[in-house]
Amino acid sequence: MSDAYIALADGRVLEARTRSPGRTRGELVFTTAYTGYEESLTDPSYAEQVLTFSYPLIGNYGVREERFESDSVQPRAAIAREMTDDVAEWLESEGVPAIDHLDTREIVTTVREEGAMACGIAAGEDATPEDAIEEMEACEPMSAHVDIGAGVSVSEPTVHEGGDEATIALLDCGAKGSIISSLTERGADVHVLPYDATPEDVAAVEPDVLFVSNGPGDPENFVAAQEVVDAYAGDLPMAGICLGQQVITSALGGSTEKMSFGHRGVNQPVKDLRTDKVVMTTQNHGYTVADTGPLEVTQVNVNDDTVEGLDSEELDVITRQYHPEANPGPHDSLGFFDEVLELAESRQPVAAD
Ligand SMILES: NC(=O)CC[C@H](N)C(=O)O
Repeated sequence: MSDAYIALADGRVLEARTRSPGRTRGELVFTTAYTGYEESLTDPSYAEQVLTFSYPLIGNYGVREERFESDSVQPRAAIAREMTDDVAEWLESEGVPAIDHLDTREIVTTVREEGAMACGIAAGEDATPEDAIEEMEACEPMSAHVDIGAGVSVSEPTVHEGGDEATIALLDCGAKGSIISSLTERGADVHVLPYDATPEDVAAVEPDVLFVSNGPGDPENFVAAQEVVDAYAGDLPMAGICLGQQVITSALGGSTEKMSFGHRGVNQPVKDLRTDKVVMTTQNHGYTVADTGPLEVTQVNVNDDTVEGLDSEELDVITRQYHPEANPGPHDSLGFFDEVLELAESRQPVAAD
């Protein structure tokens, strides 16, 4: 029995089964990851999006908090061909609508051909197709969420102790927990700062490295983070992952652009141009670097040639578009965090300009 509806911006309304009731809207995206549903559903980079799993069965190994990347479910809703009770109950307890028993291939091929699009969901006993359409029509584009960082960042500085190998100031634009633990496991103290921290807040930490995290939405809306990068360019080594790469590039004079449907999955091939080696990577992004500014491209996506890694020896910057922390995903690129620790060596903290 259909008691749920999803309205797509192209005019279609699909019927489905309610797994967690409610009405919501967001940018419709898909991930091709066949594992790691707990990590994806708690990845803050999915804020304001509706996540479709292309893999047909979601939830077959339960739900365990140890695998969460943040302390709440982040997408506005979840869609699967078949979702287990464990996942459905978890999403319902978090108040996040979920639907299954629909043709997720149709959603994936639609998004692949027409691009990420607005959608509306109405699920539960009294839900109607009109409710879903109303939600979809009220859905704003990602770029309209100008303060999206506020909902996913810490509100006060927080310290994660790892040791005296390095002191890292991490601008939390919606950081995945395993990015922080990948740094503490290597002996770094990580000072997690709010997404709107000032250059003075960063100076107070006396960091060896400034790290800009992943995060949701349009990187051009992370104005404060760009100002911090601008203030320390050339004075403090910098690293970034995903939104972090985008924010650093824009702040240094480059630019970003929205992709059609982005990269979301755990088997994106990335080639290192210095070694000619290809590794498999985990990805979750809808924007990409368009103009690299002063940074040199070190890695590219084998499928579509988009920028995957940037570097500047002069400015002491290394960034990745993909997710080296690999939760979920292949561990091929964990070495990125060793490179971040190397950046910290022999650096002395400096004051803000
Ligand atoms: N995982 C991320 O940091 C995503 C970055 C950005 N929000 C994008 O979609 O491109």
